[in-house]
Amino acid sequence: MIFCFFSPKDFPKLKNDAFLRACHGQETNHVPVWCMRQAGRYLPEFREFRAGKDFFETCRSPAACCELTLQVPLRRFPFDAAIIFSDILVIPQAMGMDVQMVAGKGPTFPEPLKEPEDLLLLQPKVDVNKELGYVFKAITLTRHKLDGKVPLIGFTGAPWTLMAYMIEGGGSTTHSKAKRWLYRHPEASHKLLKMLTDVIVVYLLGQVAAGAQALQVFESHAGCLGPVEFQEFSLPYLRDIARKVKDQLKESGQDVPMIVFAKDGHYGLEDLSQSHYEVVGLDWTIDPRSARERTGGKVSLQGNMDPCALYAPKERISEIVKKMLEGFGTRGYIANLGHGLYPDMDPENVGAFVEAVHTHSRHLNLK
Ligand SMILES: Cc1c2[nH]c(c1CCC(=O)O)Cc1[nH]c(c(CCC(=O)O)c1C)Cc1[nH]c(c(CCC(=O)O)c1C)Cc1[nH]c(c(C)c1CCC(=O)O)C2
Repeated sequence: MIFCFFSPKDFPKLKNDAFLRACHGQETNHVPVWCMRQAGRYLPEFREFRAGKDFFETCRSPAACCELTLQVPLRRFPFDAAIIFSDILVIPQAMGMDVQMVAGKGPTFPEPLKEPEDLLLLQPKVDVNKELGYVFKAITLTRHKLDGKVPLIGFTGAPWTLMAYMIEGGGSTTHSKAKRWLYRHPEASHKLLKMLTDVIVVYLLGQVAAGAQALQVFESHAGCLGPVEFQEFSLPYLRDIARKVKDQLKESGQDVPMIVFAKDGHYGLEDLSQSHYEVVGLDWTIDPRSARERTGGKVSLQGNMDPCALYAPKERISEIVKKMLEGFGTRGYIANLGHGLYPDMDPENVGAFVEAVHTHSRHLNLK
């Protein structure tokens, strides 16, 4: 097995640090850009590689994860960062739950959590190295194979988003089963959120030890909470994760930027900008200038073109990108979409998006 020959040290020197500099609010020649779900089904080479293979089997193969991660920034587009191919639902699996990826349906838990007693079925002490060591191996291998071209981002789902999946048993429009817990079983909800937080902290630290150069926390289901529930059931755990990870990293003299992306959590923007994350990711419902005002220069911002704008002709994409860059400014900014790419998107238009970010931002920087 190839990855056995790679250890998490002596990594190749980083050649393009624009993404890391932007995370820290430092000047860059161009605005760095990457896309959520950049390794994905919109690419023919991705579909070909994934064909006939089980999704989570693929996630458990470091060589496969490495290949899928590298397909994008190394071979297709001049992205300024790579994100490791994996999934947020590997954590519920590590805690003892069965999760399958069902074609046409998405992630499915055959036995979701129903009542607070079901928490007893979860592993009380997760051995993260044993259960998720395959992700760490994938990160180490990929960081070596990237050869310093761009930095490698590790990631996790946030506690509320994972809790929602574990109770809903899959995707949902209302999240009413999971929200029922918040209103009916607040104590059990906090217990589960705390269990998840503990695993997530160890998991993120393991990713850094394996070679991740930045970390993104996905609170994809922030939008179904209101401001009050967000304050109680999401924000404290997001803060806890950043603080604990940073405290540990500081002890070993490491500085790894963290990004929080709370989709549709516009009501929480001020709070998120004061939650120990260097970068706040934004979905497309937030106006760039107002996001800058509301976050008061405390953080870098990432986002937020409507993914559907990629259905527009290339010239229109270029105009939309120019406006977005003018709104955010070129400093302390990482261009991205407001959520992941969809499978029917044209790779050529993704290329046009990347090129527009690089070209327009270089121009704006010369002004
Ligand atoms: C909610 C969530 C999941 N997974 C993830 C999130 C958070 C981000 C978000 O809000 O979208 C995170 C994720 N999933 C994947 C990545 C890899 C890195 C990247 O962004 O390129 C990342 C960062 C690969 C993947 N994860 C998945 C795919 C597509 C399935 C495949 O490759 O067969 C990929 C590339 C599957 C997945 N996994 C999940 C869903 C909803 C789906 C789509 C199901 C469907 O549309 O059928 C859970």
